[in-house]
Amino acid sequence: KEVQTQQKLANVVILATGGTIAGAGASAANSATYQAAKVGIEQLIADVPQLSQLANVRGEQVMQIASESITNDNLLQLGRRVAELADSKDVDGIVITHGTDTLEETAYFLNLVEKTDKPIIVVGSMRPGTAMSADGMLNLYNAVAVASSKEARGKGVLVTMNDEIQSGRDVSKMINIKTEAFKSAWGPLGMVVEGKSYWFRLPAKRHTLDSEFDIKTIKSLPDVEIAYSYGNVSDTAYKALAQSGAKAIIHAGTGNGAVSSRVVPTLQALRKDGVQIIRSSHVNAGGFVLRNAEQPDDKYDWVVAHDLNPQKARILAMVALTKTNDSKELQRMFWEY
Ligand SMILES: NC(=O)C[C@H](N)C(=O)O
Repeated sequence: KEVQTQQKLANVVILATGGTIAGAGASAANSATYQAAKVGIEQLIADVPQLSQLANVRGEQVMQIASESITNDNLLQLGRRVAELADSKDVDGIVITHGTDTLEETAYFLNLVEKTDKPIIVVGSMRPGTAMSADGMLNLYNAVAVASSKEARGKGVLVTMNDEIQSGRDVSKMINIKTEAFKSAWGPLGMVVEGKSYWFRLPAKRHTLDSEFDIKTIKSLPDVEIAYSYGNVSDTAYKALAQSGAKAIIHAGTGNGAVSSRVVPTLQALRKDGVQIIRSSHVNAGGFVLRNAEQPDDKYDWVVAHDLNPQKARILAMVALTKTNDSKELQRMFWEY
């Protein structure tokens, strides 16, 4: 009977990359003071024995780093491993444990480039496993629950934090000290409670199987940088980034992605030199940048990031630039993804 139950369970691979979910502090009272990326995947799995009731779980340590230090090479390495596993007949779902600082970037990247309808869940925690009320165990349990469910197929890359199922495209780390850190301007897709998922809505943007991007054809990612805007901003950062070789600059603008009058001439000149200028907004609860609102994008040949925050706009710009350097094509991609 036990053998029969085992066969019915989905096969889920957990790819571990580090972060606070693998963090350790000096005492149980250290919820914010600790070292990230210390605990290995075998220990993380052993800490949640209930995982074996959800799926046949095995782990792989892909890297062991705090996510603020993730590089484009790390993204490509992880993306390629995810694709190999997704192609494997004996893998039904993939979970990626990840630091929360750049979790939204990795989740969006995978959402764009993985050609599979198998569930891919990115998960982290806000407190290390050594802390009182650590959130990593439940977040991981929920991730494996969603990864092993048939209903999660074809919904793009997902994030399970704080009992919510979020779209990897929309979700963002909104606060750094609470366990309810991850929010989306457009709301979660569902909830996961006691190992069961409850769905309420679907992603509308192109992703995974419906995406024109494929990790298998991406050799490297171009240099795309972000410049932050504020009162009294100068053009120093924009010029320096272009000089260091940025193919595109994400303008992390105020409000509607507005550009200071001191910066406009520099961005016009950089565009003439071939640098793509992409206007986004750094407002906290979710930006919404429209073409020719605030600035004449048609005239200047700039692109708008629409609702993508600056760090997500960087991800899409890098992936898009592997296919085209045509600003109209880039704008199409920013509407569709
Ligand atoms: N909560 C966390 O995971 C934060 C950590 N700095 C990381 O991103 O790896």
